[in-house]
Amino acid sequence: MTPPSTSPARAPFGARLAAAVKARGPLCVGIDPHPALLRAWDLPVTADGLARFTAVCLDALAPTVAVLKPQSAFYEQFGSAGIAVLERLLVGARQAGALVLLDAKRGDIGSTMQAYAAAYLADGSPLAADAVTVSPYLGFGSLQPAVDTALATGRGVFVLALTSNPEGPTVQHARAAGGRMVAQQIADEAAARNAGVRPLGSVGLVVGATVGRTGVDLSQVNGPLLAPGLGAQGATADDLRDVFGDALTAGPGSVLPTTSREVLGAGPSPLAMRDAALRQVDAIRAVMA
Ligand SMILES: O=c1ccn([C@@H]2O[C@H](COP(=O)(O)O)[C@@H](O)[C@H]2O)c(=O)[nH]1
Repeated sequence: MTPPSTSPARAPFGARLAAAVKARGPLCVGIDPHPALLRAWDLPVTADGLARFTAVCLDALAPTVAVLKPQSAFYEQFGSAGIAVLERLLVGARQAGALVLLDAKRGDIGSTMQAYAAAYLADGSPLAADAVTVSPYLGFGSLQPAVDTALATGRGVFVLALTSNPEGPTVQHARAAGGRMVAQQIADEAAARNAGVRPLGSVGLVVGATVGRTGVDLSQVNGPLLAPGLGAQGATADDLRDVFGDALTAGPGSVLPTTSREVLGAGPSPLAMRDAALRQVDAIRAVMA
């Protein structure tokens, strides 16, 4: 079998994200087809229901928002039929001009990471997205194959740093050898890979909108900071000020707030979903001004 190629067919992800946010606003909408949402939309909890849910999300959001973030788990739970729906989402979003960040949180030893990179970040792969979330729990260096493939193909990675869940600090606030917080080490590793890149590097971090003031210095990252936690997890646009400070005004794409249920819960009316997304964009723009 010929492995997917890694030719640099597009501009770097950081530049494409900055342009998308400038054109469409600073919001990523997560597509998380929870079974409860399928039921609320009067859809069956089957691969067919998943396909219909995804089609409505695409229709409502892909022409409007900068980035869509499908949560891989909700597609994987339907097996190959669910993965086929995810593949179609990737094609549909691209056609409508939205970037796709696949939330798969992959992380493994380097040799296996190479295969994940081929799956999610290489040209020609049916599951290739514009960027993918990755976990640094096996050491930041284990992610290098994903970073290399992303940079070679104009794609990006978002590395978990300060996650939005309440359990995150037990690991992420721990002090590593030398006294730096684990999350600070991750931020510094991302900064090293983004150094000097304009307008924005392609190695992003996940920093929850819920985390408050952690003392982690994000000022040198020079890559996009994905901020989950708005809406269902309790954070509001105002919370972004405490978490990100000056990074909020560092330029388009520097902070990318994301929300899923807050927008999806307005469905199944495409108009209502679009309005919910635009309300979020307005609220976020107000704190970034
Ligand atoms: O730290 C993290 C990293 C990822 N997520 C994911 O984002 C969405 C959040 O959904 P909401 O409905 O807006 O709560 C979900 O897919 C998570 O897996 C996160 O929440 N926190």
